Amino acid sequence: MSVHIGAKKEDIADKILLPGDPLRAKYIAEQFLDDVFCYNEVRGMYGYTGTFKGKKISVQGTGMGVPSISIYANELIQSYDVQTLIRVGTCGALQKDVKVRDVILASTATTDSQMNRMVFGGIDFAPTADFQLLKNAYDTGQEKGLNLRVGNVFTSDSFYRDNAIELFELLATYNVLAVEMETTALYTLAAKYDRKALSVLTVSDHVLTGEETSAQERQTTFNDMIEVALDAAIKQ
Ligand SMILES: O=P(O)(O)O[C@H]1O[C@H](CO)[C@@H](O)[C@H]1O
Ligand SMILES: O=c1cc[nH]c(=O)[nH]1
Repeated sequence: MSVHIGAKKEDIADKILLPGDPLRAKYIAEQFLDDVFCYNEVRGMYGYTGTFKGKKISVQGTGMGVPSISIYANELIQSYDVQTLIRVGTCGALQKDVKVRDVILASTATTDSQMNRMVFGGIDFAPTADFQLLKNAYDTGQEKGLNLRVGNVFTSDSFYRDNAIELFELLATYNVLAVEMETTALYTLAAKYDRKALSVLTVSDHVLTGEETSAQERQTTFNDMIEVALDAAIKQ
């Protein structure tokens, strides 16, 4: 057991999917995995282990934001020795040609989080995805005929902010594709502990145009993202 995860060490696979929403973890476990059991209910942050195409894999909710995913990633790495961590999240598009329902592979993450500044002092560390995982996910997306985008995302400490449009337009100028709230922390911790990490993100809304997906459309697109992430994980 760790502080926030009530599992035995052998209960968690060395490959894990990390949705922000614990109910997305439940959905993934029930819809995509075989021989599933729930290993964590602490704080309602569900965690499950099962098999996908015969390979053992886990899925764990992380909550929202850098502090929350940092707790789960730290414990999964240090207490459970997880090697491959793939975030399966939602994001808001910042570019006109990034559409709702698109799936984004985050190659890196820009951030306003103070976490890395506290660690690195005056240096701005550049968090990056694991190349092989990114390639696996991209290849899977191509095979499925998906409109995958690869690039920089903005990991924000705020979902609501006063100067949102000005900041988002500036970031869009610098070719940042989308905004979400966790990737920089996941990639930085993976670098620290020599683990493999990737964020696969579904565009749930467009922050500049206000376009949104319907509940049914989100479900279908989530399935594309989940299949890409599961296939990338087991190709490792
Ligand atoms: O859908 P998830 O994975 O939670 O990701 C996005 O949704 C939450 C905000 O609504 C933030 O966690 C953001 O990163
Ligand atoms: O606009 C959005 C959508 C999803 N997640 C975010 O953090 N922002």
